[in-house]
This record gives sequence, structure tokens and C-alpha cells, in this order.
Amino acid sequence: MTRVISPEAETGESFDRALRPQTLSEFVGQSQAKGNLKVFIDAARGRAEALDHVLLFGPPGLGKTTLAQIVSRELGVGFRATSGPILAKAGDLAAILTNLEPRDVLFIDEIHRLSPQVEEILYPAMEDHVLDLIIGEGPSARSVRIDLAPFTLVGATTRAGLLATPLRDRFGIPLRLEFYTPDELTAVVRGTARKMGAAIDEAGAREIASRARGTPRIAGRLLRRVRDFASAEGAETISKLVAARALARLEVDEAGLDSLDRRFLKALIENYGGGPVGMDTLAAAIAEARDAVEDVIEPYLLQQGFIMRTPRGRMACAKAYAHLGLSAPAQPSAGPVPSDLFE
Ligand SMILES: Nc1ncnc2c1ncn2[C@@H]1O[C@H](COP(=O)(O)OP(=O)(O)OP(=O)(O)O)[C@@H](O)[C@H]1O
Ligand SMILES: [Mg+2]
Repeated sequence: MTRVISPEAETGESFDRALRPQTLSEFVGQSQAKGNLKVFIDAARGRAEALDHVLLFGPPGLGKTTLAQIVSRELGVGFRATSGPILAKAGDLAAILTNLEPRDVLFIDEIHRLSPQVEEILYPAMEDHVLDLIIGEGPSARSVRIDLAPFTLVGATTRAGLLATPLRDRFGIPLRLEFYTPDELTAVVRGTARKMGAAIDEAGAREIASRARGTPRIAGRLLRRVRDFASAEGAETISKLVAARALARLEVDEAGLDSLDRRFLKALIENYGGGPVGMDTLAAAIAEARDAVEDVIEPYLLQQGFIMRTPRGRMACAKAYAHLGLSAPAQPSAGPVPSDLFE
């Protein structure tokens, strides 16, 4: 899926490393997660102990990787990063663990994609700071136990639900990241523009923020594209008008939805009478992978009340009909169901 408003990272976005917030106080929003982290970081630093293991979960592009780096910086310790799919064998993780300095942060992205063999050696490492390895094969095989430096595992996942319970239980500090409010995203846009050296006024920043699906990564990406349009136009400052014009050309509408979101809603309403319909069916209807739809398209549409989940599948809400300029059926075919049934 290549979309301007895809919350997933694109290759070539590495230059934005310099734009990432470096400290907790520079990190906009997520006040609950940030507040808790600050308390635990201060306490760990005060006792010169490793911070308890942290699990960051939430939709892509909300700042999980950024926060993980900030944690190590605030603790004043080293940072090692890897990811679930990269760690194929137990030995891959063992090599990383044995090289950690005391109190280092080990960041494992996409931690829901660890192989069972790797998970198995991770448990004692997290709990008791030891590594249980089998050396050799057959009758001569023996197990050795290696002591590790105390370390902090920071795991990140878009799908906390896919984490094995024993793994999830070993994180003392689970933190859920939420979509950002328009005010918070406006601050993100202004901060990023300042670092990029792009001139933007408050209304221009707000225009971009309001269409960025509550996601800083999308806000940053929209800002870069809008800035290109602005310089092509010869505009010195990104104003509301300049931003709105550029965003229209990028096919991002006022709600921050792009053509893929609209295709999803249209399929739901026009092909399936507004639902309820299963996610597999819907994903197939728009020719996208179910995982991608669940990770990238659905969370924001749910959060904004365009769609809802019911035991029998996804349903379109009145807001979706209104957004597409369609009239909603008088009688919905199933009532809403409290969302906590699905947590
Ligand atoms: N609170 C914030 N303030 C300013 N910029 C932010 C904030 N959170 C994230 N960003 C920016 O948004 C981009 C995406 O952040 P990040 O890579 O940390 O997201 P992520 O949650 O790890 O995404 P993924 O699930 O795809 O790995 C980065 O460029 C980062 O600089
Ligand atoms: Mg990340």
C-alpha cells in the first residue's frame, strides 16, 4: 500500500531521524504514558537500577520507536534495537543479550512476531537475567546457564492481542499509545516544520494536523508534501489555503481519509448494505491484505465512529454514509455493541 497517509514507515524516511523528538518533554501528547514513564524512569535512575520492562502498543506511526529511544536517553544508558522477524534463531537473541551493558535498553520492534524458540530464551532473560543455552547435540548436549547484565526490554507492537500471555505478563510497564488530538498534532507539525526550516502559520499547521488521522508520522509526511507544493507555487509561508489546496491534490479529504479509506467504506456500504460483514470478505473486496486493513485502515475509522464492530462483523455508521454523501438506512440491521466486548 503506498498512500500519502499510510501510517507505516516508508524506506527513505530515515532522514526524519533528525526530526524525532529527543526528550520526554519534547515529545508531544500521550500525556498518560509520558507521565507514568517519567515517574518510573526517575525512580530507576535514582536507585541506579534497570527500568522494568516496557511494552508499547498502539497503531503504527504514533511514536513507539521514538519513545523507546527517548527512554534510553532519559535513563542515560545504551540503546540496542532489533525486531521480531529479524531474530530467527535463539542464538541471534543470545548474541545480543550477552553483549548488553548493565541497565541498557534493548528495543524489540514487532515483538508479536518472535519465533517460539526465541521467546523461550527471552522469558528467563527478562525474569531472572539469565540465559539457558543448550550446547552441542545428541547425547553430548548439555545446558549451560549464563548470567546477563540487568537490562530493560522495550517491546513494541501494533497488536498487543497477538502477544502470548506469558510474554505480555513479563512487562511491568504496559503503555497504550492513543491517537493524537488535533491540538497535539498541530504542535507536532509546528515543531517538525521548525526543525525542517519550513515557514508555516498556525492555521496552516492546523489544516495539516486535522487531516493527519491522529498520527504524527502522517502529519510529518503531509507536511513534507505540502511544503513541496508550496515551493512549487512560490508560496513563502504554508497558510491554511496553501495547505488545503495541496492536500486536495493529494486526495486527502477533510476527515483525513484517502481513496483507500473511502474505497473501504464504499465497499462496506454498497456491496454489503452497510454490514455486518466479516473482515476477510471486506479486505478481499478492496484487494488488500487483512492484516494491513486491520492495522492501518480500521483503527482510525473505528475511533472516529465511521464504522463499528459487532459480533457478526463490521458495520457502517451514519457518519460513513454522510461522509460519502449517501443516505443512511432508517433502521440499522443490528444495534451497536459495547466495544469492550472485543478488547
Ligand atoms: N509525540 C511526537 N512528537 C513529535 N513527533 C512524533 C511524535 N511521535 C512520533 N513522532 C514522529 O512520527 C514518526 C513516527 O514515529 P515512530 O517511528 O516512533 O512510530 P512507531 O509507533 O514506532 O511506528 P511503527 O508502528 O510503524 O513502528 C517519526 O518521524 C517521529 O519523529
Ligand atoms: Mg516503530
